[in-house]
Order: sequence, then structure tokens, then C-alpha cells
Amino acid sequence: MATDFKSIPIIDVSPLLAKCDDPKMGEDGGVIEVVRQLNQACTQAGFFYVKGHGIPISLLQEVKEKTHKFFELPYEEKSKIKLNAAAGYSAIENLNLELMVRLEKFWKDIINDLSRNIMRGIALALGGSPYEFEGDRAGDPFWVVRILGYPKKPFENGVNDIGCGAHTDYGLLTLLNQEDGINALEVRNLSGKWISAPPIPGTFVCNIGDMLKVEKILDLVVSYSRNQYYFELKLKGFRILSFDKLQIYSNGLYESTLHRVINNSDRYRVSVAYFYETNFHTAVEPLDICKQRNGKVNQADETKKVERAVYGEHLVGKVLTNFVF
Ligand SMILES: O=C(O)CCC(=O)C(=O)O
Ligand SMILES: [Fe+2]
Repeated sequence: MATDFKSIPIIDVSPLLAKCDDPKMGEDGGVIEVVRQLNQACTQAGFFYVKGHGIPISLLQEVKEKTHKFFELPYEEKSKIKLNAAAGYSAIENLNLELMVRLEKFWKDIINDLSRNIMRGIALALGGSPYEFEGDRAGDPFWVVRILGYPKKPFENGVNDIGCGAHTDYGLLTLLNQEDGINALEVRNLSGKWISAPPIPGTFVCNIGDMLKVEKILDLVVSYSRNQYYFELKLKGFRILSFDKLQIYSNGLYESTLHRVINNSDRYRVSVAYFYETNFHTAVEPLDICKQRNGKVNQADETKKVERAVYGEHLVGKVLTNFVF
């Protein structure tokens, strides 16, 4: 969060999507405008809504309905897929297969493409070719779908300690399909004010992750597993974790932004987050174009601001320290 933004911009990405397979897309007037807006959003807030993405609202709705059904299952059922250290990254089978299949299809067929195309716009916004985040960097993206459930009031012990603590996301880009009609997601601006990111039906809330800029990570518990989802969110207060200095693609031009979730409503809230990440073993370093634009002091290399990181190590480190098993 590089500025004192007061709201989160809405970006119609349809002109970008219309040209996303054209290597000369960067010359198109419509694309140039989307790229300008992406650059502004990533520079100022690190968050933006995406509309014009072409995904039917009915599909977004269906995924949330199935998510509600999952969380309505008895605790014993959900416990069958509870995370433990051994199963940390394995897909979990059997339970609620219908939801899994649906989410996997949804992701593979649709969200991956959308994320890649938004990343093409971000690559252009950083001054590179549209394909900076493909090939060895994110041509084989590690992806995670996380389904989240936030109990309604009143809370168990009368204290509102259930939610999602302030954190930044780990990877490149997150697309969030949030419950309509409940304001719960908040994003922190430069002066520390929490700005509401209310649901806007039919849109995704997107945010850039640590691989574009990592500075400091405050994180908390959520459930996690490789390639798919799960589990009821149980967050118990805030916990400050390590400060990470990672070398990141934008070399500090963009920042991942702290956000949190507090469900103070009297409805159970679900959300489905799609994390679009780099290749698992990719060593993340600033793009040359970003070093040229934002070269700053570092004894080893004056153009670098932060240190190199291997995405998978960053992720595993975060999951092992941030999640309750
Ligand atoms: O549920 C939400 O609205 C956001 C969840 C989130 O930030 C995350 O899972 O990283
Ligand atoms: Fe997040």
C-alpha cells in the first residue's frame, strides 16, 4: 500500500482480454487504457476489482453456494480433510467430490486463463513484454483454491476473534470471489487506515502478492492445501510473524497490501480465493525492466532492492509457520 487510497478501483479488463493473444496487444488503445489503470491500481492500492472478465455471474454464484454446502456439513465430515503436517500439500480426496471437481474445472478452464491474461496486462504495466510472467517464471503456475467460511455472530465466546488476520498474499495474483451483501474484507492504506473492499456482484477483487513485492508479512491461520482448498477458518487473534525481504519481480515498484477479514454480520460468509502463483521452484528476482526503472542501493547489485527468493520455499515457510495443523 504505497498511498493513502480511499477506495479500490474497478477495472474493466474486457479490452485486454479481447487482445490477449495478440503479441502486439500493447499497441492497442483499449489495452493501453487497461494497462494504465492496472499500473495505477498496483502502484497505489495493490488491490483492484475486475469486471468484464467474461465469467458468468451464475458460475461465481454456484461456486459460493457449493462452498456454503461444504461448510454446512457436520464437523466430523469436515474433519476428515482437516490439514495436518503430513498432508500439508496433498490434494484431499473423497469428501465433497462434487465441489472439488467443480472447483478444479472452474480453475483450470477459466480462472487460470483469466489470471494469466491479467498478468499480461501487469507485465505491460511494468514496462515489459506481455509474456514476462510466463515460461520459467509462471508458465506452469502453482495455483491454490481456498474456500473460506466465516461464522456469523454471535461468536462462540462473545469475542470477535474469528476472521482472517492482517496479511499479504504469497504469490503473484489473487482473485477473490466474495459473498454478496456482506462487507467484511478490509485493505490497509499507507497511513494504516482500513479501507473497506465491499463485494461488488459479478466482480473479482484482485490483489498482487509477495512475488511482486514483499516487505513484511503479518499472517494468520487459514486452511491450505496444494491445488485445492479446505477447511473451516479458525483464526485466533493476530500473530506477527517474520519480516521477509524478498527479491521480487517489480523491484519495489508494486507492493503487496495488508488485508484482513472481519465478519460482523449475522450471516455466515463464504469466499473463494484463487491464488495464481509462479512456478513452484522459480527463483524470483526483479525483472530487468524493473531494475532499470527502480534501481536502488544494494551492496551486491545497485539495481536490486531486495533479496532473491524461491517461491516454493517462501510458500512452504509461510504455510508451516502460519497454519494450525
Ligand atoms: O475471505 C476473504 O475475503 C479474503 C481471504 C484472504 O485474504 C486470503 O485467503 O488470503
Ligand atoms: Fe489474502
